[in-house]
Amino acid sequence: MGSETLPKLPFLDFSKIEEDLKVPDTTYWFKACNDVREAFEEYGCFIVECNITLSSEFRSEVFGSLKELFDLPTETKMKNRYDQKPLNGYVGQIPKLPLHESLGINNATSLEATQSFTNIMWPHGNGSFCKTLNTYAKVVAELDRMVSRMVFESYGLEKYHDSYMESITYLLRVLKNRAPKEDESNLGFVTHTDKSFTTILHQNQINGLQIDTRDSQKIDVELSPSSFIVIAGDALMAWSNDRIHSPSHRVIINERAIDRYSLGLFSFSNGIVEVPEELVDEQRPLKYKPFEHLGLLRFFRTDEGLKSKCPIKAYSDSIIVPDHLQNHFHSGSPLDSSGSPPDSISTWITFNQHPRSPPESISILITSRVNQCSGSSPDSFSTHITSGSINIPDHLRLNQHPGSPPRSISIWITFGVNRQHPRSPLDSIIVSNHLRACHHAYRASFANSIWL
Ligand SMILES: O=C(O)CCC(=O)C(=O)O
Ligand SMILES: [Fe+2]
Repeated sequence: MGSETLPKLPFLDFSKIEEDLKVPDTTYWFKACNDVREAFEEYGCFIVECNITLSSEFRSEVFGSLKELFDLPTETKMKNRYDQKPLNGYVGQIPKLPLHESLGINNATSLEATQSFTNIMWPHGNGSFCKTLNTYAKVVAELDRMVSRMVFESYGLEKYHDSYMESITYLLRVLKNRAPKEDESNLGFVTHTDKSFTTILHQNQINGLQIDTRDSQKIDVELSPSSFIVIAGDALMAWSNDRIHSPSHRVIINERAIDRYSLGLFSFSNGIVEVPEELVDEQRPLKYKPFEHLGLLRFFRTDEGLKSKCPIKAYSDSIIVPDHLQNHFHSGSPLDSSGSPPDSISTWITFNQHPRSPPESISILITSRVNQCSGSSPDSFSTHITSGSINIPDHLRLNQHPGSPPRSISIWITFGVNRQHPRSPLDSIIVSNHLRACHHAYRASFANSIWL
């Protein structure tokens, strides 16, 4: 019987690059850009060795801090929550996943944010934990900045990299998989794809991560103490218009004596993710409508999101723009009698109030693919987004009218048309209820009313 050899994950060595980071125009840099792109397109990940200073003393401090954190009482760890950002806080005590626990430090590259996480865990303070984790996040974020720059450059899209970086916030998730007991299952973390742009993982000496190849073979990841694995998330796959693969992965713990600790630095955009026009052509038509990155997390928590095989596709496909609005843009703006396009467009949005949590306010975000218009620059992007928050009047809120409660609310919204780009297609109107991020899917589907 011929035994087929398993494919190996790409291994990239960036140690020669670091000194050149500020002037990344060496031959070595170009080769590395190409290697990163090839690895992301073929495997959706790669192992990287680099010079970033994770001395063995610093690694011991990091993993010592993690042990200290996970040794806290469960009630304390459960205080780790970010109500407006689903999937960012404590995960654990799941009967089907008894080995797993994790916590998240949102915006971990900021000292203040790491400090406020630390203060929740240790009300009397824990300066060394805060400093160690914040330093770790900043160091690894530098690696992420370099990787994302390589991706943008390899597609010839470096002009968009600065604005991309401005939109990024890092979530540092710290994970523990305790060693399984004799009779326990060894599943550490279920199969999933990441919802981030990129994820950079590091671990103590215990392996366990398994990555699926495009043809569903499983590769066991072995990391040396100084290496990381960089994984492409769903948002990067969407941004690349499906060139880059976002691989499924899971954690299986075979080590029965030592607990496994790992850290994942996840990059998330604070705004809208959209495919650059340069990555769309006749052979590869647009596969994803622009979407709100945070909205993807909220969608993922809905029944529809949980059931769907590819949540990112389902989420992007569910963004519907009403035809009568679309026409204003696609076929060229209708001109008024003076020959200039209209300054504003209005429409009704109708939504149902969730019976248990009627919203106090909703926010509305209107996006238009300005990057697809000739002459537009990435900087002009934000000027084409109209957003606003609307308070729901008390007398219309569901629980204010126990007698005959209005179940749905309609709002007449008016938004401006940018005169410089009157023909840019309108992509989406995203209606969301940021205060109650966990309840429902919030895309505005104008064919039906939506639930908030
Ligand atoms: O612990 C690991 O190595 C992987 C964790 C992971 O995949 C995740 O948190 O998304
Ligand atoms: Fe993951």
